[in-house]
Amino acid sequence: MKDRIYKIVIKVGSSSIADENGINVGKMNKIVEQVTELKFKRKKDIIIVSSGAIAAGKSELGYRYKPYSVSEKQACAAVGQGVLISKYRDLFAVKNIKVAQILLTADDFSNRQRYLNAYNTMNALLENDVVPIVNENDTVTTDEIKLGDNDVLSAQVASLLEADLLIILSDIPGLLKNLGNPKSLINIVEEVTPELENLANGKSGKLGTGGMSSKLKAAKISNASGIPLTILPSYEEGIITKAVDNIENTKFNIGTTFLPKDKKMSKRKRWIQFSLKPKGELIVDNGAREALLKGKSLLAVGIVSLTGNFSIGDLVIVSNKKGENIGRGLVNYSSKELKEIIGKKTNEILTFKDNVGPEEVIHRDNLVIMEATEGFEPSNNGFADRRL
Ligand SMILES: Nc1ncnc2c1ncn2[C@@H]1O[C@H](COP(=O)(O)OP(=O)(O)O)[C@@H](O)[C@H]1O
Ligand SMILES: N[C@@H](CCC(=O)OP(=O)(O)O)C(=O)O
Repeated sequence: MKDRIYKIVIKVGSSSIADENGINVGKMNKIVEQVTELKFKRKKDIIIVSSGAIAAGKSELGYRYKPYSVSEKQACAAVGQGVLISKYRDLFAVKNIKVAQILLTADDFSNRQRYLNAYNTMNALLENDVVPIVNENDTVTTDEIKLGDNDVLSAQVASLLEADLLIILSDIPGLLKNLGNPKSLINIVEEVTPELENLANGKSGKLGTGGMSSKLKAAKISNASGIPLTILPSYEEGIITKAVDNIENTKFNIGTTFLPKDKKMSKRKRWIQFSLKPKGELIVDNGAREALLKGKSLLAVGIVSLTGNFSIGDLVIVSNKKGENIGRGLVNYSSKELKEIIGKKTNEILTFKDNVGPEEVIHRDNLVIMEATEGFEPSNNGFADRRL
């Protein structure tokens, strides 16, 4: 972990800035005050990932219940996002801070060019002393391109920008062993284990979306990216500034801090692992599995079968016959081409398509092996819904 913290991503959950009546300016102002202090007194770069569009739109449109259908949610988000950003703008303007609205979809992370564009734009905003305020572009997202939750989005943004700290503000003291007992708070987590995942009961609060389980998914991403993640109770006065001071002094006594791995994954491998949606699955034999674990590329000879419909450059999952997930990577062949060469030796493939086929089906630089990092989801033999 870095000694000094320069760049902080702060994720604000719906419950931290809104209530039944929409945006709660008092709650939002508490956050604005602390961000101002971090920026001016402690000289930090701050990026906010803020939820609250649906909660704001819901009250504007007079919904008495949590919107249910996708189109209801999208309508609320379309109305509410404007309200949300204008409230932030007004409160930050009083502090002489400019804000920018950034709306992202999963596509912006999976398309390498757009991913790098988002990186450049956000850096340019930081250089201009602007606070970017990011949210998912709910109005246009369908299941296909949905990131799903702002906890995961905040970890993606922190990873993209190589932040030094990710803070998730919520309506709980942190990760609790027993949800009803604030004294059961866990202060430090070194690794997100299945036992820990069992503590997340799957429910979210009245306004929230992802609950604790999506915060644990975010922890896996930030963990692999070498970034500490701290969950804090937004309702406590001055909690963000206090926590940042403490973390800089390696004190982890406020909220729950997930410590990062010493050895972080490379940016490209993080992009492969966390930003792309698998389009297929390759089943490999034991010899191939051994080779992959030793850091070699995947060759056609070790592939037993495949599923899915993918093109060159798409992400596929690599599993063994038992359905165990070995890793994931970018393929050099389409599924149609690959069907013709699986099980074949390299010299047989080189005659394929007039010698144009590359030797590797997945080059090791484009391959992330499960054993090399932790916190991967186990294979469930259905690649389509297996994504972080
Ligand atoms: N083990 C746990 N410890 C703390 N909170 C938990 C746990 N399991 C589930 N939760 C739920 O997670 C909720 C916070 O997530 P969420 O509702 O998505 O809020 P936010 O809008 O802040 O993201 C809490 O209100 C709580 O009900
Ligand atoms: N994009 C949605 C928020 C989705 C979300 O993750 O909400 P939350 O669990 O409150 O952080 C919105 O602005 O309402």
